[in-house]
Amino acid sequence: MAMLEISHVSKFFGGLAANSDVSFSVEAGSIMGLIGPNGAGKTTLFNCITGYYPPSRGEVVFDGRRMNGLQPDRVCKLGMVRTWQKVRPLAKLSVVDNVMVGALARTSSLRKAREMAMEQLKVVRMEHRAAFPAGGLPIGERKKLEVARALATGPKLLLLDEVMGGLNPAESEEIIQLILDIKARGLTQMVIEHDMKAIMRISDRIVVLTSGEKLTEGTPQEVVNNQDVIDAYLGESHA
Ligand SMILES: Nc1ncnc2c1ncn2[C@@H]1O[C@H](COP(=O)(O)OP(=O)(O)OP(=O)(O)O)[C@@H](O)[C@H]1O
Repeated sequence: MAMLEISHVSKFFGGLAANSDVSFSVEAGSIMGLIGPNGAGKTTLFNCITGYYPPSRGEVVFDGRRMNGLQPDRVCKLGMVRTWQKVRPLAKLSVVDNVMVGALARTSSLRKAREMAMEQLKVVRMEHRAAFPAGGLPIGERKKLEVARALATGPKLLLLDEVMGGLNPAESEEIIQLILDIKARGLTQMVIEHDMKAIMRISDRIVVLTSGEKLTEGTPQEVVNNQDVIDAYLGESHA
């Protein structure tokens, strides 16, 4: 069953088509990788899916429900949440308080929100950091905090925007394991990532965007052997 169906989505900024007639679906419980060169429209598509931008054309259907026109907080309550490439935790608040902000999308009880936040800090292996001020965390832990905050909203579909960006190999490996753990818990995920080796390892399928359009879609093996992808994407990143 498709958890997410994107049909003919376009997003225009003035004369620029940041997304142009993009269609694909994401199966429940799977990981869909989203790749493409800088400026290909990946982040814009995440924004169209999660309500930060209304698509100019096309339709986003999540869990059988049309999402066009819904605001991000409503989308989040319905079970779809994204992380941000540039992580900006509430610096003066503790780590657990930051995660509670996510949990408060599900409950108005502070006690319950704290419990839910601690649960997600365990998932990202940061419970020992609960009382630490979020502003003092190194980048690797900021990224995990961002994932914990998103998980605390209780999503069915989690969209991760370059969660490995700026991390060292050991930190990236930890995130890969975390994404696979999240999959094992039954969540559906969409992942934007520039690291091809990582995206190949975690994705069930991959969509490739270039200049706002879908270039191709397939299994990691199909995508990596596709000559158009090699020319448009791998060619650039290995130049
Ligand atoms: N709010 C906006 N207003 C105008 N143009 C925008 C806006 N957001 C994105 N764009 C443009 O849309 C195009 C797609 O940008 P987008 O950030 O979605 O690409 P991306 O694939 O996520 O890139 P990157 O890999 O560098 O993060 C770019 O040309 C960008 O300059």
